[in-house]
Amino acid sequence: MAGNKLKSKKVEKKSPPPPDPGVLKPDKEADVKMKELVKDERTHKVVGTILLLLSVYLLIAFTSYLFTWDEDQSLLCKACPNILFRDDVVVENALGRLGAFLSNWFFFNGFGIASYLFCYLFFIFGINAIVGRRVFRPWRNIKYILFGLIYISTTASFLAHTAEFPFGGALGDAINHWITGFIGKIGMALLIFVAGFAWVIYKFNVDFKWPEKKVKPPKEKSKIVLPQEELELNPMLQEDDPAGEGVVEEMLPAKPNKLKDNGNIHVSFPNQEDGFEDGYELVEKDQEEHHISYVPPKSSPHDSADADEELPAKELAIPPFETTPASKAKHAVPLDEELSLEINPGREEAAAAENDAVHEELTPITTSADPLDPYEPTLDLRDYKHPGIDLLAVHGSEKITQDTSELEKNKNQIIETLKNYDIHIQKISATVGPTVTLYEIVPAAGVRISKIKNLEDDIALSLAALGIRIIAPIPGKGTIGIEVPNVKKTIVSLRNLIASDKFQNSTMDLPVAIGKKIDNENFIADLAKMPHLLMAGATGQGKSVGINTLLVSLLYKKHPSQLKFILVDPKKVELSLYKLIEKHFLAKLPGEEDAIITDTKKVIHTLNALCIEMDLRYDLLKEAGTRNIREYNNKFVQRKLNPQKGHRYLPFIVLVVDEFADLIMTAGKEVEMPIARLAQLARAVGIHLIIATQRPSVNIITGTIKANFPARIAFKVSSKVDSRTILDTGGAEQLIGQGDMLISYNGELVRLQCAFVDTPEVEEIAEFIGQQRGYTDAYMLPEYVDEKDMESKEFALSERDSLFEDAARVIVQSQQGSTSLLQRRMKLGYNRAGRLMDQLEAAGIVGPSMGSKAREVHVKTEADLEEILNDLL
Ligand SMILES: Nc1ncnc2c1ncn2[C@@H]1O[C@H](COP(=O)(O)OP(=O)(O)OP(=O)(O)O)[C@@H](O)[C@H]1O
Repeated sequence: MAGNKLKSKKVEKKSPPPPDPGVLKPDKEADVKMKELVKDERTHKVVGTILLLLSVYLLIAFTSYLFTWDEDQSLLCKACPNILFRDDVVVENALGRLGAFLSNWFFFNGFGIASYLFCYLFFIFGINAIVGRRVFRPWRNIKYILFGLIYISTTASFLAHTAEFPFGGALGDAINHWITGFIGKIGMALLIFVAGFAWVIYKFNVDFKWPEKKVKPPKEKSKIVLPQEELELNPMLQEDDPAGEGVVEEMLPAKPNKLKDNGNIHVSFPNQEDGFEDGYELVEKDQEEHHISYVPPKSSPHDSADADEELPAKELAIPPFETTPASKAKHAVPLDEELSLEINPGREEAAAAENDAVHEELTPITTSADPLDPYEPTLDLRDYKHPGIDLLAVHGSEKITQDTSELEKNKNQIIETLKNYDIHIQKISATVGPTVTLYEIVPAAGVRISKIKNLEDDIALSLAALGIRIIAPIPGKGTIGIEVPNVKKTIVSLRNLIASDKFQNSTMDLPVAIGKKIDNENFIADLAKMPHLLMAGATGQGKSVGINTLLVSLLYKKHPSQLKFILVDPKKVELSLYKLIEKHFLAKLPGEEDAIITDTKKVIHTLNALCIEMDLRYDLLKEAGTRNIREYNNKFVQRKLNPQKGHRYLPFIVLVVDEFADLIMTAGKEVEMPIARLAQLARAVGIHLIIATQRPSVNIITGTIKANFPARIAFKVSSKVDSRTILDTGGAEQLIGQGDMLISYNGELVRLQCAFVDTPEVEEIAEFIGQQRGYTDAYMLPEYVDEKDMESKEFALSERDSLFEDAARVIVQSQQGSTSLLQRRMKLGYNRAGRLMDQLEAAGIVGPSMGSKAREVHVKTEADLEEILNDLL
């Protein structure tokens, strides 16, 4: 009990005295209210308005003082300091006694005419407070105002020391008096001059250039990249950038520039890859001043993967390109000249080479009786002509237009927004692309990248722009990218991509011109290396155009003997245009009327037939001892493979499915399984898939499908979840539509503007190809018979095929129970070979089907077989 007492006493002692609500609460509330009041936006606006009023009041009072100072000053002296409260004193100042008093105080007792700077001071603070953000930079302006007060008042006092009017005010007079006494009048004059000059240098970073010998730039590069005017304007460019790379960051450090770290902007308008425009840049020396100067545009950069396609330097040394009016170019000139018109600035040589290349492909190789001559697959259609570039149109103006004021505005807003969150940046540069501008930021040391990433929404809000995307950091660059959509977008015409050297000189198996990167580099990839492509995007965002772009690129590059398409179009209208090229470029099931597949049942059959084609091709590759279609075709062309043994030249097959979701909904696994199988295995035998869908949900793009489609394209999708499904990351929901896309390829995510090709152009191209002599029919896929149908049939031995015995001998001799072997050796369709195999199984010659493996052969010798056959008779 005693212990308890003690305890309770202790507790009592320790516990704080009961709060006195009467005393504490009101204080806290007052504190909170005060804070709220200070933070309140309305308070800021009221304070801002008062400051603006004060600024205007002082301006009027000061100006009035200039005319009335004489009369008022004498009154002020007499009545001073009580003039403010003396009703009997009548002053001349337009703003009464207060105006006269303040003006006198500022001018006479203070700073003379420099007092006007106070009007400016109140004005900028007033505006900042009303607008709610730092329209004017307070500290920078305070610095200028302080300097101005001292400099202007001193200078005015020095220059007008005999005048009665207080030009320099008490401050100016005092400084002037002291310095003049110290260094004399001449010294004072020099000091004023030097100080003024120093300020001008500091503010405008005046460039003192001693006329110097022009260094002759390397001929080739300068001709392409530097406009002549700019060379004369700024010879430094030649020295800083002899390689013509147009990298501003490399040029600027040559001039020490203190302000450079203070939010400079470098804007480069990268070259339109094929030379339709020269790039230029805007270099800001200070946040308030900038100048625009031309910089050399990048000379057609190439993907590392395509480095081998880079033109030799000689070809680059060609005079600048002249842009030809698109309409003229389109109709007035035939193919060859036309190509030369559209190709990279001053690349006539390259163009000539390119046209030669085109000719090479077109010129039939003379038929030779010598069987040792390499086989030429294009000979079947030796007169086939590739579509000309004139069938493609130029859409809109090819010039990338970007308002410098828009760039400035965005830059300032980015800097401001980041600054509001205490993120300081060292440098900001902008690259203007066809759809978006990439602002690249180098943050100040110690700024965490995740912090910027987290501000994505705030920056988007402050820029009031849709489609903003933050890349933190830009891989391999160590900078942070902010992509902001351009107010004015540029359409990227497929024509320019097709005409580019990169495409024309490409040695890729299946080159596809997809679009332009943000730096205007053409994005041309090899579908054969992708090796399959998954495309998704909400309706109306550019999927169909994207598919047409891919198909048309391939049609421009390939001969009908080298490529076949299988087109699956559940929507029935998107791909119907390609019907015209059925006998040249399409593949279909035997006995089918329409080569464009619209019916789900037929899709299943076609996919399975394609799987059989794949298996057959693998058999051929195996027999030829080759690992892929390239090696196989090379061997075949060199006549090392015997056509009598079933060998043939294998064209690439590209399966295109427009609207995959629809197929999965109606056929589910029956479609998913063959697609997954093809995606896993078909690459080596030259079968590639392009699958598009509007609905990139997980039940459509399943794990199995996704795992086998490493290359993925996302147009704008409706949600982040969809973006994740297709790209494994967000971002596609922030695209701006109309062909704006993200491509995930080779482990990189790249934003592109998809090349645009319109339906009438596709129609013209299809007509151009369709009207030429083609094969007698479309490319025939192997026959496919539904296994379920096969199983239900019972073969009576009496109904044996007439080739039964021959088939049995082939199987026993080779000891391989393979249907495709029967097909090849006996030149049979899949159906008949399959039926024969079933009959052989029923006769006990081979075992049951083992999926993709060959059946077991039960009869080991020909003698045994003959015995069995005799028994069967
Ligand atoms: N690359 C592009 N450049 C410019 N505009 C484009 C581009 N791609 C698409 N567009 C514009 O967007 C419109 C819709 O494009 P498209 O028909 O390809 O959409 P979609 O995604 O296939 O729609 P849906 O799924 O309904 O068929 C086009 O008519 C065109 O005006």
